[in-house]
Amino acid sequence: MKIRMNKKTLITVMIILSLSLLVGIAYFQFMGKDEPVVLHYKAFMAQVREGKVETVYYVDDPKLEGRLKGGQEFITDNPRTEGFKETLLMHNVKVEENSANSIVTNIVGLIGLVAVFAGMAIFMSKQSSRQTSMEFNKMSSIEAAPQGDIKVTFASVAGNEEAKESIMDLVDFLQNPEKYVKYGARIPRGVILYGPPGTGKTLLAKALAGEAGVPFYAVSGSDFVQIYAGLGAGRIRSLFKKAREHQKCVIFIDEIDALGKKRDGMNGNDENDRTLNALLTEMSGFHENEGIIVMAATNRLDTLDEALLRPGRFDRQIEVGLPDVNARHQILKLHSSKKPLSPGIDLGRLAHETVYFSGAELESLLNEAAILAAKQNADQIKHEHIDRAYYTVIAGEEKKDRSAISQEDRELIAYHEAGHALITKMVAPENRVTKVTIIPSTKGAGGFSMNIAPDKMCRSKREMLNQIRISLGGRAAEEIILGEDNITTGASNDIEKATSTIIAMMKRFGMNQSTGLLNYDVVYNYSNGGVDRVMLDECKKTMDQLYEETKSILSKNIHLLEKIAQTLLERETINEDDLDQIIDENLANAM
Ligand SMILES: Nc1ncnc2c1ncn2[C@@H]1O[C@H](COP(=O)(O)OP(=O)(O)OP(=O)(O)O)[C@@H](O)[C@H]1O
Ligand SMILES: [Zn+2]
Repeated sequence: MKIRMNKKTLITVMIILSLSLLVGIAYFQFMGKDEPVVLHYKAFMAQVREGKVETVYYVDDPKLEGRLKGGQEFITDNPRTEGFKETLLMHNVKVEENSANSIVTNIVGLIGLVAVFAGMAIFMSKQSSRQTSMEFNKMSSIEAAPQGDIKVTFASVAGNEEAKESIMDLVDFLQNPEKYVKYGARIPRGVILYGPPGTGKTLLAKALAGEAGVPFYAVSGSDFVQIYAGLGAGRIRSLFKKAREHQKCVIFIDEIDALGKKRDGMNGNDENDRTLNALLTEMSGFHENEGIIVMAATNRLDTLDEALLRPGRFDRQIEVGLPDVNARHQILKLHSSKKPLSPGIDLGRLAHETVYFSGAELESLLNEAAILAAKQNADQIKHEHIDRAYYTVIAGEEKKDRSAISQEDRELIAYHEAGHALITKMVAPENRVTKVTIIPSTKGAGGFSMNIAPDKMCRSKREMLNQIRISLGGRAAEEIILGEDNITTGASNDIEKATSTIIAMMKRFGMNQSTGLLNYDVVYNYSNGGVDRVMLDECKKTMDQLYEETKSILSKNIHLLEKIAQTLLERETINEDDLDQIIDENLANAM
């Protein structure tokens, strides 16, 4: 029998055949293997250590892809640390640098898909083609739908008092922008929350929307990092367009560093720049009284492009630090309120035992404990569950030095910070010491003592000398308590600050008799050096003298130094009132 086909049917059959082929290829590209699983970085590192990771496609993107030994593909966060590749290699992981797999095959797959879609659009009837194009649109603009009705309020955030206070102001801005406009005040547009992971930055942003009763749009900087040119900028524009439809709202951009990394020319990425520029343009395009606040979060403020931090952009920066013992207690209380805890569990004590835990880790501690209790069908969450959960949380941690901070180091830091604080109170009572803490700051210092000099146009010589004494207070306390041989590197920043002050006093301000009323930058310009030695000797002499004075002040008040340090070890953070109280009580006792 002869099959008769006319031209039209032939073309149709050909098209169907080639389409099925393309669909087939696309199918194997995307579905043939399992969907990649998203591994959290901690879980990923655990797999590496256990030798379960076969290959990692090493790229300079925020996300990394790879394959486990069983063939399962995964995606994880790229730490972009220096020794990362070596760590992988040491654990017998195959590291492929060009990521031929991920990018090229994705492009091939994508072209295939686009061809399929295009073919289908031509081929198929009108209504089905409309549907495909809808799918297509969805693919290219995955932006945040507003999360209406945010239930998170400040009551859901424990600790973080300072951050909460700053954000409280913003609630009023959002609720009554007219009020501020009436006074000609510029409403803040952008706020950056910065601090270690898991300290509640997302939570605080949600609380702002929740308290103000406005919609909350959340996106992540890493969502914008992609290979399709121009899409990132487009997404930003449509995000803001949508946001503007509401009179007031909060836009939250997590991991802003993925977009707004410092541009150093070397590893500039046009696509990122375009997205970042779109963001900056949108932000400067707000009207004064538009009640839109853009909040962004980052773990590292210092890696951000300065363009982001200029006035009118993200000009408010709020630190969200690790919780101190009090805050930890509150966070534990909050997250255990709906869990059947055995009455034998003392959360106050647990707070003491969880130094350097973030809020997220505390939450996970209680959650792990609850899971263990449930597995055993125990009637309550008991000590042994918490104990075991404690090790799960700690062991799951990357080895940060934090859990390794010894009691010895804590004591050292406590005396060092107590030294700064006490000297401030003794020599410059007009300064405010708002906070003294032995919790490490995000900038890598062991602890810090916040010391704010009154705001003045000009500084006197006495004030500058006092500032140097305050800087030297940390090292002086170390030497008095531990002896000269046990002083540490912890004072390096302090010494740097003291040195630049003293040099400025001589070089620019004419505040030293021997070096006189000369500006030494000008002198050096004319004389090609030659006076260095005099300057150096004079600096050293003054510094030595100030250091001796500082030590003598601390030695005379050593009982106060002890008391402040002990209180710090106990409470980790003290504020000005606590400090004043300690000093008043002990001075009274001494009399
Ligand atoms: N101060 C806190 N009070 C109560 N819960 C907290 C606090 N900090 C963190 N948590 C808990 O940890 C979880 C994670 O916090 P969140 O996502 O806000 O941290 P983050 O700072 O945004 O972290 P990342 O930098 O990793 O994005 C919260 O959902 C909450 O359960
Ligand atoms: Zn110091």
